[in-house]
Amino acid sequence: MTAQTMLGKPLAAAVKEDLRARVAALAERGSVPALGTVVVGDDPGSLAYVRGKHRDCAEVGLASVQVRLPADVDPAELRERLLQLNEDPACTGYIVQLPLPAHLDESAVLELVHPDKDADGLHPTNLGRLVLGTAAPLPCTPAAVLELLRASDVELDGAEVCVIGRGTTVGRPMGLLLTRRSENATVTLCHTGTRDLAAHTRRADVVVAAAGVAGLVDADMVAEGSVLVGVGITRTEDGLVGDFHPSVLEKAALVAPVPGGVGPMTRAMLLRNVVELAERHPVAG
Ligand SMILES: NC(=O)C1=CN([C@@H]2O[C@H](COP(=O)(O)OP(=O)(O)OC[C@H]3O[C@@H](n4cnc5c(N)ncnc54)[C@H](OP(=O)(O)O)[C@@H]3O)[C@@H](O)[C@H]2O)C=CC1
Ligand SMILES: Nc1nc(=O)c2c([nH]1)NC[C@@H]1CN(c3ccc(C(=O)N[C@@H](CCC(=O)O)C(=O)O)cc3)C=[N+]21
Ligand SMILES: [Mg+2]
Repeated sequence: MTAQTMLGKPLAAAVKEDLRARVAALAERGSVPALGTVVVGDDPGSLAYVRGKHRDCAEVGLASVQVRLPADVDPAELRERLLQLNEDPACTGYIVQLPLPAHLDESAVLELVHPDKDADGLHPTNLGRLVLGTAAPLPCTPAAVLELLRASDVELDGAEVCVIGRGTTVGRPMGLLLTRRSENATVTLCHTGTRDLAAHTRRADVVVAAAGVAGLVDADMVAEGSVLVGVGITRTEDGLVGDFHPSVLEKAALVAPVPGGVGPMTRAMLLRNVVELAERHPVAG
C-alpha cells in the first residue's frame, strides 16, 4: 500500500476563507478582533513562528500586536504585561509563546492569561472546561489534528487511537478531545514510561505522534492501512523531520506529513480561536 497524504495547507486556506468572512461581519458591527503575541527572549525559532502568526492575522483581516520582553525579564514585569493585555479592550485574545526561559514557571504564566482571552486554550480553566465538555477555546494543535482527520473522513467512533506524548499542549488535550462522546474514540496515551510502545502503535487504527523524536515510529511499528498523524518536529541540518520514519508510507493508508500537515492547520486553529472569542465577547468600539 502507498499512503495518501493529508495536506494541511489547502485545509488551512479553506478555514481562513471562512474566517475572513466572519472577521468582515464583526468589522461591520464595529469590532476589529486582534491577536496579541508575547515573546520572551530572542529564540530565532520562536520569533519565526510568531512572525508567521502575525502574517496569518493580516491575511484574514485580524489586527495583531506583538509584545517582546528580554530573556531575563523579571517575573513581576511579565505578570504586569499580561495583566495589561487582560485589561486591553483592543486585544481580543493572546498567546505567550512557549517554551519560556527556565527562570519562569510556565504553568504559573499560563494561569495569568485571562480565560476569556486565552487564544491557545491552555489556561487551566479552559483545559478544565475541555474535561467537563463545556464551551471553551480548544488547544490549537489537537484541534488541528481533529480537523485533518475529519476532512479525510477518518472514522473515529469506536476507533483505537494511540497518542504518543502526554505534553500539555498536544498529547494530553488530544486524548481529551478524542474521547469526547462526539468523537468516541478509545485512546491509549503513550510516553517514555510506556513499556512496549510498538505493541500499542501496532494495534491502533490511528496513531498521533507528538513526541518530537525524529523517526521514532517506523513501518514495522504500524498496522497495514492505518492512519498516521505526525505532530512532533525535529530540526536537523537537512530540514524538518517528523516522528514517523518515511518507511511508514509503504504501510499506512493515510499520513499527515511533517512539514505540511498539522503545522499549517495549527496556525489556522489559533485564528479560529481569536475569531470565536470575538464572536462570544464582542467589544463595542
Ligand atoms: N506541528 C505542530 O503544529 C506542533 C508541533 N509540536 C511538536 O510536537 C512535539 C511535542 O510537543 P510538546 O507536547 O510541547 O512536547 P513535550 O516535550 O511537552 O512532550 C513530549 C512528549 O513525548 C513523550 N516522548 C518523548 N520521547 C518519547 C519516546 N521515545 N517514546 C514515547 N514517548 C516519548 C514525552 O514523554 P514524557 O512525558 O515521559 O517525557 C512527552 O510526554 C514537539 O516536537 C513539538 O515541536 C508542538 C506544537 C505544535
Ligand atoms: N503558546 C504557544 N502556542 C503554540 O501553539 C506553540 C508554542 N507556544 N510554541 C511552539 C509550538 C510549535 N507550534 C507550531 C506551529 C506551527 C508549525 C508549522 O506551521 N509548521 C510547518 C513548518 C514551519 C517551518 O518550516 O518551520 C509545517 O509543519 O508544515 C509548527 C509548530 C506551535 N507552538
Ligand atoms: Mg510542553
